[in-house]
Amino acid sequence: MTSFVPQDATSLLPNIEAKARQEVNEPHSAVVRFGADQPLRLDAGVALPHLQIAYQTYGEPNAARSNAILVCHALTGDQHAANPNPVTGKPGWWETLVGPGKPIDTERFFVISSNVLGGCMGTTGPASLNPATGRAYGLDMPVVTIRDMVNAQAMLLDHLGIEKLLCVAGGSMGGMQVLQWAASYPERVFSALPIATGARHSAQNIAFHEVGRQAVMADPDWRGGRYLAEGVTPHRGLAVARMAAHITYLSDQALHRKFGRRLQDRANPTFGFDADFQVESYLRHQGESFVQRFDANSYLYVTRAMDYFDLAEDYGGVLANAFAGSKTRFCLVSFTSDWLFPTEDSRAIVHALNASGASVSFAEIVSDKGHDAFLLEEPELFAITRGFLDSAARAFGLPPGREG
Ligand SMILES: CC(=O)SCCNC(=O)CCNC(=O)[C@H](O)C(C)(C)COP(=O)(O)OP(=O)(O)OC[C@H]1O[C@@H](n2cnc3c(N)ncnc32)[C@H](O)[C@@H]1OP(=O)(O)O
Ligand SMILES: N[C@@H](CCO)C(=O)O
Repeated sequence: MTSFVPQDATSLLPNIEAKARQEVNEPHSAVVRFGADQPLRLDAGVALPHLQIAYQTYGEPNAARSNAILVCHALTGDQHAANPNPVTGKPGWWETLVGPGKPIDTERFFVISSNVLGGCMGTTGPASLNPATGRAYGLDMPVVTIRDMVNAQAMLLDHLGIEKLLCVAGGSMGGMQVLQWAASYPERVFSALPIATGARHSAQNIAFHEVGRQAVMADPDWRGGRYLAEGVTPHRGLAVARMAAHITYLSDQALHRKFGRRLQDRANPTFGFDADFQVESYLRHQGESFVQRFDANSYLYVTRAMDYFDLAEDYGGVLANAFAGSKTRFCLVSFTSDWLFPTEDSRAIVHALNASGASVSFAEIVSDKGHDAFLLEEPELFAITRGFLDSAARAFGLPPGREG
């Protein structure tokens, strides 16, 4: 297992790089590099001759390497699913679900988590060094798609000697990757757990992303995407983008429950434009903390990848065709208060899977936490995940788990 080294980025992400360097001795952290002899062909019609993928693993592969689960992160996640994030110091994004004895039990399963193509935590993205110019790619990085991300992950699995995944799981953009895996590599996916996701990005969701991108690009420090070379960062635009996006990850009920109309550290309104309301202060905090961990150009690329996702389009406009003949076992999960990927989106996938004759179960979880409920304490999600994986593992020939 190689040690983690930061990506070949230039100076944009000093915070991220410095923290990543502290991680050199972290077990199960690694990068793999693919050279010009293994180019990644992209949907944009070009090939990436050099590709780096940063990943984490948890647990150990069994002798047959048949206990592997790939977990796919959402928009701004990274490989640190179940270990403290070296940049933020916060728990991994799925520590609720992944770990010893947890629903994705690392005492039983070998769990792989990688930073997506286009990301900024070690996998090749717009802040990476462009070997053709010796400078960061910036907007010279080809636009990437969910399928490109999945194809890069397939190269990682080949590198790790994993022929077939017991399961691929993820929420939101991670769920799109799950669906793409099942469509592109049905023979490599024994079971699939797409959560809070859809088979295509809706017009409303594209619209939200466009607002965020415009906020980034309107920041004078964005400099046409060349801010790295010019030694500045478009923090203000990126923070506004995150503030707007963050609202969509929650729900009206959740914001009401958390903040209502309460004022922030004051008894009366100021009759000015300071953060009078707690919810304003909260959003500002979310924006400010986000820019400490994320690259603005990466934000453009990953949002674009989600926008372009329309699985049916690649299969003659019929979603069921994407899963024709599939032997993969699916379990879909949605949340009642998710207005980014409402339950109808999951139902449409269930209908397509039924039409294609695939094995599918579906659960709609009652929650007021909104879209990002999949990242939070949701006992029903934990129970569904545990039960689905246990049944898949048995069917795949693995010995029973500790409760089996
Ligand atoms: C699948 C993936 O890959 S995801 C990877 C990306 N990670 C994320 O998106 C996680 C970031 N997102 C979040 O944290 C989302 O808010 C959620 C919905 C997932 C988490 O929700 P919760 O755990 O309930 O956290 P909550 O929304 O209350 O936010 C807590 C933060 O707000 C801050 N906060 C709360 N109230 C206020 C306030 N009035 N003023 C300022 N800050 C406030 C807290 O101090 C805390 O800050 P910290 O995170 O820096 O410690
Ligand atoms: N909050 C998620 C996006 C929506 O699930 C993230 O930042 O990755």
